[in-house]
Amino acid sequence: MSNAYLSLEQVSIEFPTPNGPFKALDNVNLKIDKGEFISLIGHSGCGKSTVLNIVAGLYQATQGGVILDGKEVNEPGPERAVVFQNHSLFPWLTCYENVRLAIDTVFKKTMTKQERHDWTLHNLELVHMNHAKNKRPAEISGGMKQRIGIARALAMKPKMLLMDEPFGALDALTRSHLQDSLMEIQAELNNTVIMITHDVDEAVLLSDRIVMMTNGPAATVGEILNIDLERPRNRLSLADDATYNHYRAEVLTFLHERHAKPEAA
Ligand SMILES: Nc1ncnc2c1ncn2[C@@H]1O[C@H](COP(=O)(O)OP(=O)(O)OP(=O)(O)O)[C@@H](O)[C@H]1O
Repeated sequence: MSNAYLSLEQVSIEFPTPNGPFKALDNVNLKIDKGEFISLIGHSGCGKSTVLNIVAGLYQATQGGVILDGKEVNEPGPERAVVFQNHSLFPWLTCYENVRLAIDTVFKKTMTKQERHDWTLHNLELVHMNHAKNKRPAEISGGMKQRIGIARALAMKPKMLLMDEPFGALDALTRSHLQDSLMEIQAELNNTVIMITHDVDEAVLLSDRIVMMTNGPAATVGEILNIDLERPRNRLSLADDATYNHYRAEVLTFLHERHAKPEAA
């Protein structure tokens, strides 16, 4: 057995459809070390969310499986926190209550009430959202909602943070602020992360490795690119950095030449 922290082993999945089974993923193999930040990139519909849903335990692989920290993943669990593109906060709860609810669910037996309160405030602080703790989701911006979603996920102290295009719905400026915050948080907490993105710059800026997927059906891991750039990373200085631009070009070439969508080729 492998000793990677997270291991996807020969994962394939078929979905039943009216026209017969549809094989979305075929023989996906991926090993991730503790503390690694991995981006999944690939054309729309190739199967990125399906990979994430299998790791989250929301989908069961038809063949193969997922092992996290020595245990097989068969169902969802708080040790794998998911952040979606469309923030899934409870609209009737305040920001504080949204984070607190997750903490109460996970740590009811192991933390006192005071500790859970302090931990809620700590996580709101981490994403710079203490000022809005008493506001409800409808009263804050999309970027702020995403910050609360991230705080809620981190507050559960998950083994894996799974992010499905977490900044996809945000404007470019808000997006870059959140990317910088995520890098700061990452430097402090060293989470193990899988993030789906369509944004090549985001993938290169944030990742230790970029996993590039082939087109579906029967998609799989095409190539994996190691991003050997020192941290902390600064977007402005990297804009002129030859290595950064080389990585960027590698991903673009994979997506638009080696694995161009048939209709775009
Ligand atoms: N529950 C399901 N039932 C049937 N087919 C599905 C199901 N979930 C996903 N698929 C199919 O599997 C393929 C992969 O879908 P998936 O959502 O994982 O792609 P993706 O790479 O995340 O796409 P996007 O970038 O557009 O979000 C698609 O062809 C999709 O139609």
